[in-house]
Amino acid sequence: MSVLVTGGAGYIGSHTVLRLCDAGQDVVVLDNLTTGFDWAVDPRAEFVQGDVADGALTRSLIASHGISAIIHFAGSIIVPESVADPLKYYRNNTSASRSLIEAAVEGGVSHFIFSSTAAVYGMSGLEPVGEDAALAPVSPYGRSKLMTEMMLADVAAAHPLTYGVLRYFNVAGADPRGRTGQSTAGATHLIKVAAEAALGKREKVAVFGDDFPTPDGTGVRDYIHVTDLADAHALLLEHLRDGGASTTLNCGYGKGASVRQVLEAVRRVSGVEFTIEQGPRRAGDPAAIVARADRIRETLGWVPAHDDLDAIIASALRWEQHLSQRNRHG
Ligand SMILES: NC(=O)c1ccc[n+]([C@@H]2O[C@H](COP(=O)([O-])OP(=O)(O)OC[C@H]3O[C@@H](n4cnc5c(N)ncnc54)[C@H](O)[C@@H]3O)[C@@H](O)[C@H]2O)c1
Ligand SMILES: O=c1ccn([C@@H]2O[C@H](COP(=O)(O)OP(=O)(O)O[C@H]3O[C@H](CO)[C@@H](O)[C@H](O)[C@H]3O)[C@@H](O)[C@H]2O)c(=O)[nH]1
Repeated sequence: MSVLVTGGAGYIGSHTVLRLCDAGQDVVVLDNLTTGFDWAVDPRAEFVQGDVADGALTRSLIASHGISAIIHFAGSIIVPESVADPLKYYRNNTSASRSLIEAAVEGGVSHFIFSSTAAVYGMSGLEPVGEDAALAPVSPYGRSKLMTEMMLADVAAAHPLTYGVLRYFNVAGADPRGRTGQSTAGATHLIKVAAEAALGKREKVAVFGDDFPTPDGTGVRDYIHVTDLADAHALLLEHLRDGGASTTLNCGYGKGASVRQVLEAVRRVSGVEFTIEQGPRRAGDPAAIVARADRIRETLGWVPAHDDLDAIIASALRWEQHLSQRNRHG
């Protein structure tokens, strides 16, 4: 009944590993530490440093640890980078996932949970987007993830494996108990960037575009607290283990916040008037993307506990302070 968590040393993976270990599960983490940190892995889990594309390694881990389920977070995650270097994304998100899915099938793994993204929807607009909406990703990142979704559906139709695809909207915040958080060096995510500015680690924050068809002209996103997202993974695993059908679920709260609103909230919560500068649009950015979020509640009984932008920001700021202290003390 062990669970293999790929990318468990990363931001969302490390929160989910905590959640699984808190529930007493046996967890094996596989991570190559390109963007993750070994110290972020809960010591109750076993950590293996390696690449998900290494079929010999994943086959041997599945066999030696009796892996019955895989939660696959490992991947490359930056939308504009995928526009500049698409082959990196097709290699690390699509091709590496293919290799892992093959090892799962060969090893008789029963359940597979995959980290997908709201970016599969493309230009959905301000109306909340449901799971059955047209899939038209506008970035190589979104396409690299959609291809993996399609592979999983085909594989599950041909082999005895059930899967869950979770399409995350914009993930932010940190473990309320301060055990882990977003630690990525050179992060590009808005709330992380703004938290760094509030703590004086950056001089300013640029607003990427103010001419989008949104109420204040800046990009609108549906920000979800990482701890609620970790809960969704635990519930989905339970659903699949209880014989539940394969499913694809949006992970968001169903409401949007604009870049301006987020930056104002970070200023208010931190009490720091960091500099905000207007800049041009960034490549690959849709104007708005907000989840229709009823299916996940109905399927999993998921009830978010942290659905509040100020609380998300406060936890991100607390983690950013923790990182500063950590760096000061080596
Ligand atoms: N952060 C978000 O807002 C967001 C939104 C939608 C989807 N996602 C998806 O969630 C997943 C996790 O994202 P995150 O924000 O935690 O990013 P992250 O960069 O913190 O975590 C990714 C982890 O995967 C590891 N990794 C990358 N390639 C690997 C490989 N080939 N083999 C082994 N390990 C590898 C990295 O070292 C890192 O620890 C990704 O698949 C991402 O696409 C994230
Ligand atoms: O310094 C910054 C950083 C971001 N933004 C804007 O803020 C919004 C959010 O951007 P960001 O935090 O970089 O997230 P996204 O580009 O929306 O992508 C995230 O959210 C997607 C789901 O919606 C995931 O698939 C991706 O992995 C994840 O990086 C966008 O409008 C950006 O243009 C700025 O204006 N300035």
